[in-house]
Parts: sequence; C-alpha cells; structure tokens
Amino acid sequence: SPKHKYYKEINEVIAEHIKYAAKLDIDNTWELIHDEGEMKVFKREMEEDGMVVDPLKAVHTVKGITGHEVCHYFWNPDVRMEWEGTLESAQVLDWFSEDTCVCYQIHKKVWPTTQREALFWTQIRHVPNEDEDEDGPDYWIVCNYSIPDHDKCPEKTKNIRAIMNVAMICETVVEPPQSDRNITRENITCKIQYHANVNPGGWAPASVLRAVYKREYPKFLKRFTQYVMDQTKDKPIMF
Ligand SMILES: O=S(=O)(CCO)c1ccc(-c2ccc(C3CCCC3)c([C@@H]3C[C@@H]3c3ccccn3)c2)cc1
Repeated sequence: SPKHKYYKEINEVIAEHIKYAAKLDIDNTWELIHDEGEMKVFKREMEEDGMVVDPLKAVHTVKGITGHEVCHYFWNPDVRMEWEGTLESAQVLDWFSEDTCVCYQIHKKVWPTTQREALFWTQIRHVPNEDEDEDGPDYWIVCNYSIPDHDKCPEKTKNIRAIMNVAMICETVVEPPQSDRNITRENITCKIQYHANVNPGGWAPASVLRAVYKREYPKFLKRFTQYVMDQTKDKPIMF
C-alpha cells in the first residue's frame, strides 16, 4: 500500500525499541518494584511538568508459548478487551496495513484521577536475526505509540488523553534444539521484555500514580501472559 502518513515514524520507533532491547542493560538506575517468579518489573522515577512519567521495564520468561504468540495476542485488537482488565472500551479507527492499525481506547477511571483515554497506532513485526549472524536475536515486537489526532476519533470527551510509547519485545528459545518438525510446547520458552512510557497527559497525584503503576503493571503482565497460555495450549505452535 502507498506509504501512509506514519510510515517513517513507525520504522524509527520500532528500530529504537529493537536497539534498546538488544542492550537490555538493567543498571542501577532501574528500581525493582516487583519480583515474582520469572517476572521482574522495574521503574525509573521521572517527572515532566510536575507529572509522573516513570518509564517502566519488565522482563519475564514464560514456558510453553512463543514470541510470535505473545505478540499476536498483545497486538490483536479483536481480543484486547478479553485480557486488558483496565479498559472500559477499545476500538479500531483505521488500518494502515494488515499489521498496523489505529486504536482508540478508554481506560477505566482510577480514583481519584480523571479518566484517561488513548489514541495510538499499533504494529506487529517480526525482526529476524541478521542473515550473516544466524545466532543473532530473532524478535517479535508489538509497539503501541500515541498519535495526536485522527479524523474518526471522538472529539471533546471528558477524558484526559494519555500519551504512550509501549513495546512488547519477545524472543523464543527452543531447548533442546530440534528441527521445526517435532518441537512441542515443552521445548519452547518465551523471553519477554515489556517497555512502557506512559505520560498521564494531565496532573495526577504522584503518590497515587506510583501506587497505581506498582499495582497495575505486574497484574496486567500476569493476566496477559496467563491469557496467552490459555489461548494457545491446545493449538498448533505459532513460530
Ligand atoms: O501495554 S498497553 O499498550 C496495552 C494496551 O492497553 C498499555 C498499558 C497501560 C496503559 C496505561 C494508560 C494509562 C494509565 C494511567 C495514567 C493515569 C491513570 C491511568 C496507566 C497506568 C499505569 C497504570 C496501568 C498499568 C497497566 C494497566 C493499566 N493501567 C497505564 C496504556 C497502554
């Protein structure tokens, strides 16, 4: 399809997330806020114009599912309301291509903050390892990135527009290495990195927001990965 308005931005944002994922340097600037089994959730405390914009990074390892499956269910707008417990509504406003669409969603109100909504493009992409380096990382990635407006977006709602740059970046490990033919779910593990930069778009008490982040992100990641395990357990593996 002819290059759409966001074609260049999408490539730049995805490339940035891939570059960042390859480094995975969780240095001491990241504060561990949740550590449960294989899931570790970190934050950095940052404020912009007095608003909490804490970047969040989570790493998780889940057996029995692939990076393609995790990204497929995270990206697929048709199932968003099945696993995202904090949404009041979610809809697709536009399709740029078969792997890229514009979503508009309203988050459930988080007392005492004003209700939030989000308008963003979402793309799923397979980033194979570099040809010459067959041991290089092979990623599946989904990126959700806010856009300022869209002609089909509801106007003048009472909600505050949150601004986000979120990525779900996955690698699949097959152990022991086997030919594609007879790999079972016992042989696969998905290594997940989740990066979320959410600007609440308007003032909210820092203490409230930080408590919400600390509670909601681990809950969301647990619920989402469990959803993928449930959806895939009796289905052929998506590599
Ligand atoms: O991974 S996604 O792309 C999945 C698509 O939905 C995504 C996840 C979360 C958000 C998000 C948007 C707004 C807010 C706040 C800002 C002030 C009041 C609500 C929060 C706070 C952090 C807490 C939160 C964390 C996880 C899930 C829901 N709530 C999170 C946006 C996108």
